[in-house]
Amino acid sequence: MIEMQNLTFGYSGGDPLLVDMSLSLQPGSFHFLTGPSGSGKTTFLRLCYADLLPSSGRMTAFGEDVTALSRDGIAALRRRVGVVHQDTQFLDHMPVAENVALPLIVAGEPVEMPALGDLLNWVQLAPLSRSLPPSLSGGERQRAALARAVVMSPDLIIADEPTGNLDWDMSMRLLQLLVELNHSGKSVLFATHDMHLIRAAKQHVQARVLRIAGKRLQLAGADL
Ligand SMILES: Nc1ncnc2c1ncn2[C@@H]1O[C@H](COP(=O)(O)OP(=O)(O)OP(=O)(O)O)[C@@H](O)[C@H]1O
Repeated sequence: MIEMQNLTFGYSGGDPLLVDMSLSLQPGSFHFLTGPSGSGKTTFLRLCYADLLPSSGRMTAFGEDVTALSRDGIAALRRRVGVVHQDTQFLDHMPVAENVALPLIVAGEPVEMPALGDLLNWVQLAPLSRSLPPSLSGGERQRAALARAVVMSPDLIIADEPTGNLDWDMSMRLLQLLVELNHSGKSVLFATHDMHLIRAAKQHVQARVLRIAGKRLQLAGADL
């Protein structure tokens, strides 16, 4: 679904931050993305959903060359990729349920109440569906962000350090939700520093580990 060949990226004409990256992200796969702080994980994820475009090299997303996408093409791509951002942002004056449904509302699609209720149940936020985002805990915010990321039924879910501020139990709960999504056929790309989490995940899902080191993307061996 995402194919990169010899991709290089640098911010606004500066020195390349990421060089010569090649990757084939298959449907139904689960990848962790790791690497030191500042190595370019968020940048790499932004390239994957065409929020940034490569400086050179070739990249296709769902068979389309990302550098040739029209505005509508980019919008269509974004609908197929659900993103959980590092810093979850919500509209604080809107209840959780409306925040989760927002991508549907923005896209002019109907909000089916039973489906939205099921989604909130799945992330165990149904009792808080009328609460306002500032009253949520860190784990509840991340679960709401995950629900919002999957409300459009994307094929690929990208999560950027979603467990960064969570304790172990809450991290495992979020991981379990991503594993369930993967078992239902979705591809998952999950950036994290947490090697304990990666080790724990490997008992539940067949995951590969991508690592950014020295500006390059490596597919790590099975010993991680
Ligand atoms: N919009 C931008 N313009 C210029 N430089 C940027 C921009 N965004 C990020 N950078 C720089 O690119 C480098 C990589 O940043 P990025 O956020 O991708 O790393 P990261 O691996 O996700 O880091 P962390 O683990 O700390 O979140 C950093 O040096 C950062 O300062």
